[in-house]
This record gives sequence, structure tokens and C-alpha cells, in this order.
Amino acid sequence: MTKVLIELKQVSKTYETAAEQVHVLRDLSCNICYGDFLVIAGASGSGKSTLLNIIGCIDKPSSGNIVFAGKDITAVRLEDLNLLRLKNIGYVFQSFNLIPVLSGYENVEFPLLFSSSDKKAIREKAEQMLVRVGLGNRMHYVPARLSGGQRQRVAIARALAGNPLLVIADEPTASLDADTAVSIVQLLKDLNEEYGVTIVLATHDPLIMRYASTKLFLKEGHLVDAH
Ligand SMILES: Nc1ncnc2c1ncn2[C@@H]1O[C@H](COP(=O)(O)OP(=O)(O)OP(=O)(O)O)[C@@H](O)[C@H]1O
Repeated sequence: MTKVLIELKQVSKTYETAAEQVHVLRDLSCNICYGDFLVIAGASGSGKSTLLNIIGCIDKPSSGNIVFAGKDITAVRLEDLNLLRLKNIGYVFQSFNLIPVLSGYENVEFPLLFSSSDKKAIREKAEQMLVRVGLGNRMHYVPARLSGGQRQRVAIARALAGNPLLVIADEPTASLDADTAVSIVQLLKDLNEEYGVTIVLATHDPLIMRYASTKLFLKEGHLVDAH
């Protein structure tokens, strides 16, 4: 039987603004298994980023429970959640979110410095990941000297370098042309298979859906099967 990495139990999320309450997720339950490549699609504003932020422990639900690797983390202290994220979760965003004054190599190295003091091991890991994503000869360029696709490869190397259990990818191809988008999602799929890392990806793009091991559609606050 496949082991469950993340369990969402009757998760709801409501944003309170001065003018209104926005009910985005409604009693949503779902299991994400180790090694899944889960793609979540849905219309703009359906709540994909909201859901990914909750799965990725960046935000908390208004109600419901989250179990991560067998531990209920719904009510854990902020410091414990920060540690859990650092050790277990990598992030890839639409706009890459690289630090502009650091080279690609330094962007990958930076988060590793928080969890290890072994400089040699950090250097080897950062270089290994950058070579793996195809940037062996450009790792010392700053992001401004890289193409969009190359920047996203740096972000993917950074997300994977800490050997996370989970990578959250929020619209990782939305800023890229169609061919580059396909090469980026293919890279994520290859890494999912090579490292066994669980990937949860949100997209608008129906072409990206075909890479999923599990496809779900977010509609009216619930996840439904996508075919
Ligand atoms: N911090 C916030 N405060 C209030 N409302 C919010 C907040 N964040 C998101 N929303 C609202 O929640 C709903 C879902 O937003 P979300 O960004 O999760 O959707 P999405 O499916 O990722 O959209 P897109 O595909 O356009 O990025 C939207 O109506 C949005 O306006």
C-alpha cells in the first residue's frame, strides 16, 4: 500500500477582508502519497495558491487538520513549522524568486547554510544539483544574465538541494514560453522519478496535466477528479 505523506482533513480557508469574507476552501479532504506527482488545476481565483500554501506549510487553514509525515502539525509552534519547512519542503514559484545579487550557485547554496556547517558537502551538493538541471557551465552567473528557463532551473536546483520530501511548485511554467514550459515540467517529472521526491504543482495549463501521476481539479472549494 502507498504511504501517505500529507493528509488534509476537512480543511477550510476563509480570508477576512474589511469588506467581505472570502470562502476559498470548504471542508477539503485529500491524501498525498510519497512519490506522487500531483497536479492541481483550476480556474483563476479558484484557490490553487491558497491550497499550495497550506500544503507547503506557508499558511494555516481556518479550520481542519494537516498531518505531515505522520505528525499532526495543525497547531505546532511557528519555530517548529519553520524547521519542518527547512528540512522537508522545497518551493518553486512562477516568478522564480531568486536573490538577484547572488549567482545561481550562491542562490542554491544559501538555504543549505541554515541546516549544515559542512562547507565542502554544501558546495558539492549545490554544484551537483546545478549540473543535474543543466546549468553546469552557467552556475556563477547572476539571474539577470540567465534566461527565464535557466532561472527556473536554478530555482529547481535550490528546491531539491536540501533533499526535501516535498516540492511545492506554484505555476512554475506560467512565465515561460510553451517549449521551455514543457522542458521545465519534464525536468520536474524526471527529478520526481529519480529522487522519489513528492511534487505538488498548480497550473492553468492543460498540457502540463499529462505529466501528473494524480490530477485534481479545484472547484468551488473542493478537489474533484480531473479527466
Ligand atoms: N490574502 C488574501 N486576502 C484576501 N483574499 C485573498 C487573499 N489571498 C487570496 N485571496 C482570494 O482568494 C481567492 C483564491 O486566490 P488564489 O490566489 O488562491 O487563487 P488561484 O487559483 O491561485 O488564482 P490564480 O490562478 O489567478 O493565481 C481569490 O478570490 C483571491 O482574491
